[in-house]
Amino acid sequence: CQVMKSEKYEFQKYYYCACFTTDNIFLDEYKLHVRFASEQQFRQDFSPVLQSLGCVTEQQFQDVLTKINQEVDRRKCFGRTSVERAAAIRDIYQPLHPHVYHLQESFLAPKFKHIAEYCSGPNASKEGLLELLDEVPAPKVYRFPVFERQFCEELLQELEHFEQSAAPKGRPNTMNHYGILLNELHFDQGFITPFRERYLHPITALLYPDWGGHCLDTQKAFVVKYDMNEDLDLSYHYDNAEITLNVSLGKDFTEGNLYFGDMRQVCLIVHICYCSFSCLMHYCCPLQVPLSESECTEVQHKVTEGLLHRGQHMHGALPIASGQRWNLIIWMRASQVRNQLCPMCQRKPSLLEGEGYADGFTCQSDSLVNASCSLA
Ligand SMILES: O=C(O)CCC(=O)C(=O)O
Ligand SMILES: [Fe+2]
Repeated sequence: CQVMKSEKYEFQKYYYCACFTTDNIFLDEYKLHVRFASEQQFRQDFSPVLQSLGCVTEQQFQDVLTKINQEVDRRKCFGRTSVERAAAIRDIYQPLHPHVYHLQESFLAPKFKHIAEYCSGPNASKEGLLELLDEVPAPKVYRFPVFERQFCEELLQELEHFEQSAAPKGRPNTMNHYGILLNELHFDQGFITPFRERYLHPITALLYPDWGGHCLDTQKAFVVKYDMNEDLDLSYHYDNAEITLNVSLGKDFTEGNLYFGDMRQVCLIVHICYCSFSCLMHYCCPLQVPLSESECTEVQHKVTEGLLHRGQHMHGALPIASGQRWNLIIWMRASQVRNQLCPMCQRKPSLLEGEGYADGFTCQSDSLVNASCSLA
């Protein structure tokens, strides 16, 4: 192949799945994820469950529709507004600690470097790796030290400085109102991408070969923040990721552990379309069937440590009881896996062009064009 890896990334295009504007819309007040393709479909699928959660009057239902419309509009403009925010941040924001944007070995816990080195070595095996990791009560969830404490403190100082600045902020998702999208703050190129490629990929390749851990190629990285006067917890959910790394960065807080349930299961509800007398087409609508939170396993999470888990492993964060809790979340994506089945809608993805890594889908015909360009 004539193309160097770093050059290839420059012209690799990444995509969203069209379900980004219809699926997994989180209704805060009912703690419910919904799908909204049309009002008719939405009423049919979600009226009963919304009623059981206390949405009983037509006015309450209309308020829900207004919130959904706002969220859909936000998502439709997300690509453009995200690029605008990233450009404004580059123009107006002066970092407090410019060095934290460039990954250095000194940021990393010695044990983490040892684990990554072991996994990159010629004799690495899953069994050997498991002996180096802490045991966690939930299946296929792994814990290990990641950063040095001083780095966590400096990163948080940088993020607080950014939070207090006039620069625009993109929030990671509708469930967390105070997080920060790290790609907009230009953390990907110098930090998160090399961190994934050099350190995380050798580990995930051994631990999750069946879940794309051996072919991760992009990520979405962000921080989430919990405070007594802001968000306290995070509802039960799955991630838009093949594999997720969640690192506790601080500060001082009590409670706020993670909990894990089952792998996500999808129940296909069959509907019949009545658009005309002759149509009667069947179509399926996937709804998630979560294990109840009480059946979940709580997992302790200490500052500087990371938890690695499958994106489709359902989880949430318990409320903090005091202090402030910040976590670095890296949703790692494997285009080879998600191109087959979108992890959010569980359908063959319907591609929408995006900016940067978008949601990590790729298009096969692009690869053919790239290959012929590189040979020309
Ligand atoms: O707060 C946490 O530790 C969990 C965050 C999380 O699961 C997410 O953002 O996807
Ligand atoms: Fe998550």
